[in-house]
Amino acid sequence: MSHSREAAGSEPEDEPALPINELFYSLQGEGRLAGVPSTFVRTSGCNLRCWFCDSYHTSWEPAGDWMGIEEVLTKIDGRGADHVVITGGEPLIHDASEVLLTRLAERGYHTTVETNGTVVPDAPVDLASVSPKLASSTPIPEKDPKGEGEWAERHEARRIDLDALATICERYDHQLKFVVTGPDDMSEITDLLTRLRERVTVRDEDVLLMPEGATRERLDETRNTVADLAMEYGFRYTPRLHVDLWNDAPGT
Ligand SMILES: C[S@@+](CC[C@H](N)C(=O)[O-])C[C@H]1O[C@@H](n2cnc3c(N)ncnc32)[C@H](O)[C@@H]1O
Ligand SMILES: Nc1nc2[nH]cc(C(=O)O)c2c(=O)[nH]1
Ligand code: SF4
Ligand SMILES: [Mg+2]
Repeated sequence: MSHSREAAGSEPEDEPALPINELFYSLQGEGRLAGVPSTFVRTSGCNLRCWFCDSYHTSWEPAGDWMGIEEVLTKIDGRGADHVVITGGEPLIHDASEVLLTRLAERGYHTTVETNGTVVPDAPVDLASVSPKLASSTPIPEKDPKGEGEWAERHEARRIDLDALATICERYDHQLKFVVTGPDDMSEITDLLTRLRERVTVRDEDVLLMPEGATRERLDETRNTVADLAMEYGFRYTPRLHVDLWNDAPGT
């Protein structure tokens, strides 16, 4: 697989494996299931580079260790939660995420996949938690956390794949969770929904506005504006409970 450089050690050849950045137990902080105790599996590596990415060590500087699927399952079983959240980075760039999802379904877990919506999974998923990336996420030179905008063009070209989004919404119970930086993001959201709704049903209650902010300090600046926008447009607001509770601590 082409992502082996993104994790320490080498990819095992004898069983499906994932580059794991962290595996932890927390409360689901975002979306329809906010507040539900869940085990999180965070894979490393992403096909996008949002300037605001709150998981820098899965995207801008991917880090993690390869772990066989059996070992991941053992760790998940050990946590004792019914709900499992597969996230990243972008978990669906790894074929082994599909193996993990299949095995989790066989064991009776409820699975949520946190995805940017550019890759269609071929596996059982209970909730596709899709966060399509808006123009305001693009790492232009002034916002690039690492370089001087080297990723802007690739990010811009990849961030919306309407076919992939429509297929995910058609196949899976879904929520569309937009990261909102301010009122200027809204026309892009409504335009995207118009195009998507020509192909598939997306209910307003499954459209969520989430304030941009990896820290409490930043959320203090964004959350009320985003709450007002949710009321104005009739979409749902989602908090970032984990940031309210634990700020930007790893493993939360
Ligand atoms: C780190 S991403 C991993 C999953 C996938 N790559 C994606 O973007 O959906 C997990 C969630 O955090 C959101 N996110 C990342 N950085 C954020 C920030 N600074 N403020 C608000 N949400 C953020 C993403 O939009 C996504 O919903
Ligand atoms: N508590 C908590 N809830 C989350 N929901 C989605 C997360 C993610 O990073 O995908 C996340 C996370 O990182 N922590
Ligand atoms: S798509 Fe997700 S993981 Fe990738 S850079 Fe954006 S927020 Fe981070
Ligand atoms: Mg997170």
